[in-house]
Amino acid sequence: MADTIYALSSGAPPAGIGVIRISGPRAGEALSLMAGGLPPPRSPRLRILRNGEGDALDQALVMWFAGPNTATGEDLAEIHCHGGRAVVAALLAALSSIDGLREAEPGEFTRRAFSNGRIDLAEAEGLADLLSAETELQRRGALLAAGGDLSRRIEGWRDRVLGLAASIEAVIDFADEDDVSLPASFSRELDELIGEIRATSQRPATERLRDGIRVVLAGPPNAGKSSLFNALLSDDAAIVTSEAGTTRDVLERPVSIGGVPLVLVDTAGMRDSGAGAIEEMGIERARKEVANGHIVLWLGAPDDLPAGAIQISAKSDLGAGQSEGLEVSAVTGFGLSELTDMLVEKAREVLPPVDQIAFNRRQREWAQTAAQSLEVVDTHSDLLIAAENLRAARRALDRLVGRDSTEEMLDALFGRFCIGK
Ligand SMILES: Nc1nc2c(ncn2[C@@H]2O[C@H](COP(=O)(O)OP(=O)(O)OP(=O)(O)O)[C@@H](O)[C@H]2O)c(=O)[nH]1
Ligand SMILES: [K+]
Ligand SMILES: [Mg+2]
Repeated sequence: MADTIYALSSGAPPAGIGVIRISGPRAGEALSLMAGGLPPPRSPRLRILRNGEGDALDQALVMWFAGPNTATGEDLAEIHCHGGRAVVAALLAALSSIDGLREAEPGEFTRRAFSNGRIDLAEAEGLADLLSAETELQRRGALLAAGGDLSRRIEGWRDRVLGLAASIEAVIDFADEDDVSLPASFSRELDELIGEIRATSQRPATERLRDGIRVVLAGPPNAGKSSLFNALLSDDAAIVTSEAGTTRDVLERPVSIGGVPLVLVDTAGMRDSGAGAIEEMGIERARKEVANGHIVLWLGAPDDLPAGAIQISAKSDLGAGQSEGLEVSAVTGFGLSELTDMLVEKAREVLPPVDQIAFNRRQREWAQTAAQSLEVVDTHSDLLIAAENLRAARRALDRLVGRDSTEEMLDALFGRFCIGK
């Protein structure tokens, strides 16, 4: 018999209310012990909750859901209590003293939902992204996966693969009867399916949305990189001085601009000579960031503009900047709104679209494997081989939504969740 688990599923107390969830075979018994009986299924009831000694702990809304049609697929109880620290602590202590109950591990409720087939892996991954979403775009992108849109699309592809496989198998099974042949639409349907899978795989991976677009500020010493970094963040995160070589390390800060998740990256000023050993190491790191940045803002001379970087003419208030590039001043704020508009526009170009489904890297690999198997389906040669390739495509799509996922993979995914989720 599975353990019965419980945890505070709402945020850290003190809070207005606290939500405690209990899932597993003894959930009903536990709620009944504390509330003096079970409420009718799926109907909230106000009850006095007591511990084993009969002390009243809180008056709370309690709910009871009998498995398997519940969020976790198991018997599930919820207590909506007052969110004070002592209230929550007393209720959790009372639960811990009930036989067969233990505190849930991070993500364990969701993991049970997955094991019991209530959600698939793509939905669980979407849920992890949704819980960590800090910006509007992240929320919208994650919701498509968490809400099952992605899974339904994969399920649709899988059905189409099965349909194609059935056509081939019919021809194989009735090989001696002349009039059985593949439907005329077979290759068109196959091509359409490959086209859809390829098109979705070509969209940027959802990790980009989750991790943010890296915007690297680079240029020679004293160009005003750290000042611009601070101005974009509206925070004095980086040290600014008039001394060349102030910034040595890479400094990064996430920021949401226009709902778009960006990671601003300040770097050491690049110069060819005169830098000490520490600054040299900083310059080396700066070069790496320039190479890896999704967007690079170059505050140096146009002649040195790194490939793909955007020319910025900093310190525009001094009037001495180069004439080329977007003029900005960290001191007066001139040009900053143009700069942020441009960053949002460029970032959206390299982010996955949030109104269409997109894959994370793991999902994309399986989708590409499926597409590759479909691309070698050749109905003009051995049909047994064609059938095997369709089976391989179906298996890859199964992997994509987490049929036969490994324990390590599940540990890694559900470890991203917090306790109570
Ligand atoms: N007038 C004016 N001064 C600025 C502006 N931005 C930066 N400065 C000044 O320029 C000097 C260097 O600024 P930083 O932001 O430290 O430049 P940096 O590129 O980060 O320098 P390093 O980290 O040493 O490479 C400081 O004295 C700043 O106050 C600006 O927009 N206008
Ligand atoms: K400086
Ligand atoms: Mg600096």
